Amino acid sequence: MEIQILDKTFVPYLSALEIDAEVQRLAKDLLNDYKNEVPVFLVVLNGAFIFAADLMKQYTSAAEISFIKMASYNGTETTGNVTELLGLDIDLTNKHVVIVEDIVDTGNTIAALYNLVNRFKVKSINTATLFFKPEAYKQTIDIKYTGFSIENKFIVGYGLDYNKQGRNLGEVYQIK
Ligand SMILES: O=P(O)(O)OC[C@H]1O[C@H](OP(=O)(O)OP(=O)(O)O)[C@H](O)[C@@H]1O
Ligand code: HPA
Repeated sequence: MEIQILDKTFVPYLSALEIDAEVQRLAKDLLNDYKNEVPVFLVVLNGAFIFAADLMKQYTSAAEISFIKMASYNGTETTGNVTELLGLDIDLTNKHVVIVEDIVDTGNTIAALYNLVNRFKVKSINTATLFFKPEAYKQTIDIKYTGFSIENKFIVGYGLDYNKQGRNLGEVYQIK
């Protein structure tokens, strides 16, 4: 069923079951790749909060979890200007870092995050994102753990917002 958020209409895109299956797959890949390490999962607020919670519950091995808050979107448009609203509170030196994002779109946010993380001498840095928009992506950074590669249309739900609303939807909707 279509839903209305503020001035926009959205149509159902991915069910809670489809999302859950993809989160499970990502958790398995991460568990396999980091089995001999204690990675730091750096969760990018706000959008990644639901994905990160579900992913971390299924990452059943030793890990550190920290949060950072970045923002660049106004409505459905990127401002191109990524700002750090809540800074890093841990030392990442010698750590294996996994950035946890809800979506990689233009890649502006992920590029800013790599600059920030690379201020430390980290052992490795990778990204786990639930959604990736290949047609919108403008960076060269490899996104190793990608859930759904999706078309270049705005989505909401499961943490993702339209003008601050819609984050609490359990399914994902696409703009009509
Ligand atoms: O690849 P990009 O074009 O940079 O877009 C991706 C970023 O945009 C969203 O964050 P937003 O700035 O909307 O903040 P929010 O997470 O608080 O919603 C999303 O959570 C990503 O962090
Ligand atoms: O499609 C999107 N939806 C919500 N937030 C976003 N931030 C980047 N792309 C998106």
